[in-house]
Amino acid sequence: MTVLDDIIAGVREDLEVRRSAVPLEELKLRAEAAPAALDAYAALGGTAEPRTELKVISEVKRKSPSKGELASITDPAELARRYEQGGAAVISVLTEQRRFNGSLDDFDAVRAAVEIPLLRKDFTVDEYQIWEARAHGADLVLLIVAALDDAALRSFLKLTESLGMNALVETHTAEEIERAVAVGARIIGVNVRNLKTLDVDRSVFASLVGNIPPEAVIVAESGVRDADDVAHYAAHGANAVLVGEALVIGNQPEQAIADFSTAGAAAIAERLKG
Ligand SMILES: O=P(O)(O)OC[C@@H](O)[C@@H](O)c1c[nH]c2ccccc12
Repeated sequence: MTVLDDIIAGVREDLEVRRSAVPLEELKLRAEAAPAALDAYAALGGTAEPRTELKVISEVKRKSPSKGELASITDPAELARRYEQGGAAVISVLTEQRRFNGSLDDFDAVRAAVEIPLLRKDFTVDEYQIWEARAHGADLVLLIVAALDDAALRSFLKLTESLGMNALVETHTAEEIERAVAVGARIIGVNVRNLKTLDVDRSVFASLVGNIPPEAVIVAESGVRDADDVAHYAAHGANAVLVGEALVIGNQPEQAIADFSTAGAAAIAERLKG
């Protein structure tokens, strides 16, 4: 059993508890009553021609299976406000409980505090979670290709888009990118952390990015320690980076986001020249 399998088993159990508390029919009513989703594809620069900016997706992340406790984050809304003020394009809120110590309560607190698009970051394995994301005001959901077969990936993406949201479709291999492209993913993430082993290998991004078509927004996920790492991803074609640990362990997230944006834009300018 891989780490991913183990996490998903827990996610399914927790999901059944919520499903018995709030049936899908009730959730659908809540989703219909929620304000319309914001355009995360545009917020990530997808419509810009050329894409000259490096967008930062800033993550509210307390804990992870690879690193254990990262930060207590007693006030996720306050952290999210700092991310927004620092210039984050999107905020990611982990809602997985067992391994990441996240929750939908965290998500709600952040939703009430900021106006930029929000990613409900969880291991999506059931349509219920997509309705739930929308009911809580999410603009984006995470679809991890390694966790889904083609039929599920296709139907989850379709449902997500039919609810006005976007999906960040996460990949880690050339084959997963091919599957993401085949179902029509418009925002494709390359996670340099292998979710089956938790190993981080930053070189994975540069080796795989060439497989992603130019219409897709390309997100480099994980392993950003500093502005140099952002410049590296941007130089190889990232339009956005997803950053958790570096922002939650530092005490100047606004400054870090500004530095990442500047370093990324400079690397993109170089790439567009050459
Ligand atoms: O903390 P980091 O190394 O900056 O990584 C952030 C993000 O990429 C990572 O949290 C992540 C990427 N994909 C995921 C899927 C599930 C849970 C977490 C993740």
